[in-house]
Amino acid sequence: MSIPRGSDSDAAKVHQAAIALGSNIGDSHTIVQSALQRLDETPGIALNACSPVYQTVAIGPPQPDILNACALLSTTLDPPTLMTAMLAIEASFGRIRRERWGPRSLDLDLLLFDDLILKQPGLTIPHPSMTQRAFVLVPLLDIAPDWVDPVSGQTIAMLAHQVDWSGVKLYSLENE
Ligand SMILES: Nc1ncnc2c1ncn2[C@@H]1O[C@H](COP(=O)(O)OP(=O)(O)OP(=O)(O)O)[C@@H](O)[C@H]1O
Ligand SMILES: Nc1nc2c(c(=O)[nH]1)N=C(CO)CN2
Repeated sequence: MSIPRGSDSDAAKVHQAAIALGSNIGDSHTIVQSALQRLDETPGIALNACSPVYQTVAIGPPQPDILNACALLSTTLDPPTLMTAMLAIEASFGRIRRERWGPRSLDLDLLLFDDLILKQPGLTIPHPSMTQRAFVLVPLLDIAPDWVDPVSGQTIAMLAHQVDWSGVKLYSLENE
């Protein structure tokens, strides 16, 4: 938890955000857990909930399965500042972008931020592909079934039951 408490008069507004994590290069399970810890240690961000980790068939060029999870944050940061903090954490885990949707050491997507709809260079909220992606909606369903997507007006539970779950299974460390 890294949100400082102040008096009511100087309290910054606390927002709720949902994020997605993905990794399929390196020790992906450790990378996902470490990234969550790094987010929680970031000033202005507190980690409130994490989904289980799922092993998912990669959508995109042929590559190993991806470990995906979602998390809920409280934050006093504004959306661009939160996104910048997330990109810095991605970079610190060695993220290199070579091909679209290619293998990644760590991908962090900002899915939802309160009930905000935002489209600006470098940042679209809600994440534009969120509602079609079982690898996002299945873990998000575990921690935020009642959150309403402000674009479609549908809850995560409703959206999750409209996508194909076949490429998504719970990850077990015992499979390693
Ligand atoms: N809501 C968002 N979450 C994450 N990145 C976003 C978002 N909106 C815009 N972006 C921008 O998109 C870029 C992310 O590109 P990246 O290569 O990670 O795409 P991707 O996550 O692999 O693919 P996709 O965007 O389809 O999930 C970042 O530079 C970021 O500025
Ligand atoms: N299974 C899976 N497929 C993907 C993922 C992802 O996180 N998991 N991310 C993508 C774009 O970043 C494209 N395809």
